[in-house]
Amino acid sequence: MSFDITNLKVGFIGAGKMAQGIARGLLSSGKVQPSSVIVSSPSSKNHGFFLDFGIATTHSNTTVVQSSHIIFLVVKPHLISTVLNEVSSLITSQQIIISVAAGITIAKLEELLPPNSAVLRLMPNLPCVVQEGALLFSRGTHASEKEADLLRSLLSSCGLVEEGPESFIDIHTGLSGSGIAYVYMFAEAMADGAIKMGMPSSLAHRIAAQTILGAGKLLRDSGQHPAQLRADVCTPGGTTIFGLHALERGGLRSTTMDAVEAATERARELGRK
Ligand SMILES: NC(=O)C1=CN([C@@H]2O[C@H](COP(=O)(O)OP(=O)(O)OC[C@H]3O[C@@H](n4cnc5c(N)ncnc54)[C@H](O)[C@@H]3O)[C@@H](O)[C@H]2O)C=CC1
Ligand SMILES: O=C(O)[C@@H]1CCC=N1
Repeated sequence: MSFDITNLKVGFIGAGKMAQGIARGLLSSGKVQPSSVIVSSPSSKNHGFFLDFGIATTHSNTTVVQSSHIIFLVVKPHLISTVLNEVSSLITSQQIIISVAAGITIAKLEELLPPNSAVLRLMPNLPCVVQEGALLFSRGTHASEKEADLLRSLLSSCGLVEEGPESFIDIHTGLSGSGIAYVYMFAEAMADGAIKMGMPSSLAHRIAAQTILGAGKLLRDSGQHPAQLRADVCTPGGTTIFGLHALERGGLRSTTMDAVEAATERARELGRK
C-alpha cells in the first residue's frame, strides 16, 4: 500500500473532543488540507467546530468510509462494534483504520473488520489541541512500517508520538490519556491552597497553570529525573521541604500510583467487555 500524503483523504467517525483534538493537530502539520478531511456523527452538535476549519461534516459514517484513505474511529469504546458492523463491508485493504477507543484491542478490531485490514491502535491525549499531546500507538497484524511511518508523519504536530507494544497502550491510557485529568485536579487543589492563604482566585489559577507548564517543560527539556529536579528546589530547612512533607503525609505518591493502576485496569476491563 502506498499513499501520496499530499492527496491523502482523512476521515473521522465521531466528532467529539478527541476527534477535534486530533483534527487540530493534523491540520497544524500542514500535511493535510481541511478540504481533504471529513467527519461524521449522528448529531450536528459538534459540526460547527469542524466547519469553522473548512472541514466537511456528515451524519453518514458510510460517506466517511467511502471518501477516506485513513479512517480514525473516535467514538466511545462501547460503540466501536456498532460502528464497525455498520461500515465494515465497505472497508478495503487499501485503507488504514486507526482506533483511539480506550481498551478496545487490536484483536477485537481485526475481528470486526474484513480480513487483511490495516489497523493501528492509538492512544492520544487532549493536549493534541495545543500540539503537546503524548501519543502511543501499536500496529495490527496487517499494518507495516509504511503505515506506521504515515501515522507518525500525520500526527507529528500533535506532540510526542511513540510506537510500542500493544500491552503498553492500556498503561499509557492510565498514565497519560487519563493522566492529564490528575494534573488538572492537582492544579485546582494548588490554586485552592493559595486561595485559602488569601490570593485572589483568578491569579491563583493563572499561577498554578504556569507552575505546571514550567515544571513540565523543564522536566521534559532537561531530560533529568524528576527526583533530581525536586531536590534542586529544596533548600535545607526551607519552604519546599515543609510542603513536600505535607504531601507525603497525604500519600500523594502512593495515591498517584493507585490512580495510574486503577485507570489502566479500567482500560483492560473495557477491552474484555
Ligand atoms: N477525551 C479524551 O481525553 C480521550 C478520549 N479517547 C477516546 O476517544 C474516543 C472518543 O472520546 P471523546 O471524543 O472524549 O468522546 P465524545 O463523547 O466527546 O465524542 C464522541 C463522538 O462520537 C459521536 N458518535 C456517537 N455515536 C456515533 C455513531 N454511531 N457514529 C458516529 N459517531 C458517533 C458523538 O456524536 C460524538 O461526536 C473514546 O473511545 C475514548 O476512549 C482517547 C484518549 C483521550
Ligand atoms: O476516560 C476515558 O475513558 C478516556 C480515555 C482516556 C481519556 N479519556
